[in-house]
Amino acid sequence: MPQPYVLLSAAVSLDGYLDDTGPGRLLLSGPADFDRVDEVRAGSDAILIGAGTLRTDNPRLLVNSPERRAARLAAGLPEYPLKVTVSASGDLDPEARFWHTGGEKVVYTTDEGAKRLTEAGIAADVVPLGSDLPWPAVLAHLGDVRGVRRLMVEGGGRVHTQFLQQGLADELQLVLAPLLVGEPDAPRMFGAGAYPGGPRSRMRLLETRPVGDVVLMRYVPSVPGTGPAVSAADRHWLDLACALAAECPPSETAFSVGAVIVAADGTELARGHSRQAGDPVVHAEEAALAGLDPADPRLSSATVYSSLEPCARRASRPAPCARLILDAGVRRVVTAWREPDTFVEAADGTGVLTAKGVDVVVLPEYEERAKAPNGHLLGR
Ligand SMILES: NC(=O)C1=CN([C@@H]2O[C@H](COP(=O)(O)OP(=O)(O)OC[C@H]3O[C@@H](n4cnc5c(N)ncnc54)[C@H](OP(=O)(O)O)[C@@H]3O)[C@@H](O)[C@H]2O)C=CC1
Ligand SMILES: Nc1c(N[C@@H]2O[C@H](COP(=O)(O)O)[C@@H](O)[C@H]2O)[nH]c(=O)[nH]c1=O
Repeated sequence: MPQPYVLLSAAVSLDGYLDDTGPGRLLLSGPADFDRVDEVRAGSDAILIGAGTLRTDNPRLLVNSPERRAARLAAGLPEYPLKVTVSASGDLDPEARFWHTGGEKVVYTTDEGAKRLTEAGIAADVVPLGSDLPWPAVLAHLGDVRGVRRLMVEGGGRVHTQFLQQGLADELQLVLAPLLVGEPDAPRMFGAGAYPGGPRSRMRLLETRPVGDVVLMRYVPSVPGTGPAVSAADRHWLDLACALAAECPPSETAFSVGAVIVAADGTELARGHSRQAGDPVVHAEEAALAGLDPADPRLSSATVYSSLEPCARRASRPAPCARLILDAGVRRVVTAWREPDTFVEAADGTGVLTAKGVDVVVLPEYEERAKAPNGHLLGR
């Protein structure tokens, strides 16, 4: 099963705080924004919070709108998304509202934490994951065992920080509220530590939207994974490559393919698609590489995203794309779809690249999207 799409959601003050130090939680969102959050919840399979937020806020984490709950039921979904929390210590109050409202609940914990939670009689599925709690194991369990496709993470700061630092967040929905907390001990949105690509890396802005007196900002991470390790940004860039494939002029004799080249800091260097700019035979990777200076020092640490694996042989031009990629010094390729024998036999561009030590990562969950503009060539 593919990993869930991870959406981080939070409201933050102008000075970067999630809450104040006083009793009770600070409402940073206004009524219109809480309604927007309710809509995002209703569109999620699961909502996750850290144990710190559970202890401090004592939240219910419900879908409050009866219409949205009815729509979920009509769509064959449970009335409420699964509620998820994470606690290494297992030090959670069995009387907290989290356990006694809404639908199903699951708590990921350590072996020690599981003993404590079971003894306390916690009303939830308690899942021990060993001596510590690696997030990839939590996400894999949510995807494989719980069938979660879309996970909304509603804090707090320590949980958000780990998701971003580990390259596991697909999207950040951050609301900026027009107030100042001014308390140095109040919880901050993001903690210290290394973030992918370092401070010079910029996320990609998807949207800004005023919601009452707050502003919603939607960002996606941009920094590619390293070697065979996949980051959430890899999925976004491959998704863009697939979108570019859909823009190709149609052909009966060649595939429609999209490609993007991204530097190690997440900067988009070039993009291309098949038959770009009226060239009837140009390939996507070839078109993208042609837009760059071959001596560009960023190429050696860049990633090429291509909806179809780079070609190993071709009739129309002397050098296949796998060769062009090797010549450019690129060491990492992410693709959605291994090339079928439709136009050339044994079109194993992946083999050509890996034989020279290039990491080729295939993300099969994008295969259908890569094939979509090529249905007429695949007998569909
Ligand atoms: N404005 C907003 O939108 C939001 C604000 N908030 C605010 O944030 C504050 C809480 O944030 P914060 O204190 O950072 O707490 P978190 O909610 O991030 O929870 C941290 C706790 O989660 C558990 N945990 C986190 N990561 C791991 C891991 N990798 N392995 C095991 N356990 C883990 C630990 O629990 P344990 O200690 O049990 O081991 C840890 O103490 C509150 O003041 C709340 O009001 C929260 C959400 C949204
Ligand atoms: N304070 C704050 C948020 N806090 C989040 O909302 C949770 C409580 O939800 P509920 O159980 O429905 O009351 C809380 O635990 C935390 O995750 N969210 C936001 O969008 N904006 C805000 O200003």
